[in-house]
Amino acid sequence: MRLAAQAISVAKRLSDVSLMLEPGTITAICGPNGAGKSTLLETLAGLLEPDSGAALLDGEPLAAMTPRTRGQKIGYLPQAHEIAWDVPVRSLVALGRMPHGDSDPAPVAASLAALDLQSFAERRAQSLSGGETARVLLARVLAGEPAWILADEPLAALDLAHQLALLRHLRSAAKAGAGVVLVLHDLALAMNHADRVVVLDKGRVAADGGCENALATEVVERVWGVTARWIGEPGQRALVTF
Ligand SMILES: Nc1ncnc2c1ncn2[C@@H]1O[C@H](COP(=O)(O)OP(=O)(O)OP(=O)(O)O)[C@@H](O)[C@H]1O
Repeated sequence: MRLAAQAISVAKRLSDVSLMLEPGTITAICGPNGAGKSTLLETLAGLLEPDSGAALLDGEPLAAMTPRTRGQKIGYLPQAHEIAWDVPVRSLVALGRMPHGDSDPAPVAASLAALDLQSFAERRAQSLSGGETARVLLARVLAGEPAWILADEPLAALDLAHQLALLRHLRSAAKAGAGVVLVLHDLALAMNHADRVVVLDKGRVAADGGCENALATEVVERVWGVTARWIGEPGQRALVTF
């Protein structure tokens, strides 16, 4: 099931963005503040309709699908981590089953386990810390077992151990055939964990490809205006800035 953005322009926030995203892989979207990363993710989730071009899932425009059909196929985690309902964590995570019209306990339990949330299952959702809240909202996305997982800065509030556990989980989801698209500010996480990086700058694609090329120091300097050098081996790189 391929997800594509075809020559998309969105309200002057994105211009001429064309991407074909492959299932079974992790794609990172990187770029400076205001570059259009969240706008692109919302467009790929079918939540923002482009002024020109189209977002397509297996060739079918997302705009032509019902929200329920879209929700069965695409799980979306927005950047703002807010919980409006003070319900138990397990009930909140079970809302991820809504597009399927069931409350199947197996995927709910699996996603609670994947995010290390079993001991929080009966806690009121609004009593959680920022990082715990972020994990609960991601568990809700995973409970829907979507073919595509689109997450805006899913790692930002997580401690190191939970970041790595989540990345391992997303890698196994990708190995099982899911498409994973993550907005990431941490370029080292993108470099070490993504298969492909799309760099946005001022609403346009500035680089797109394998991590070593798309995040080459020349790109980091041109797009972020920062002089930097990658050290370490592929897969274990760190970015040193000057
Ligand atoms: N609802 C909106 N109305 C008007 N402009 C908007 C709206 N949402 C975002 N923008 C603008 O569109 C541009 C892209 O925003 P977007 O949130 O996609 O950037 P981003 O790359 O995700 O940024 P950040 O790293 O700061 O989260 C920014 O200049 C932003 O100010």
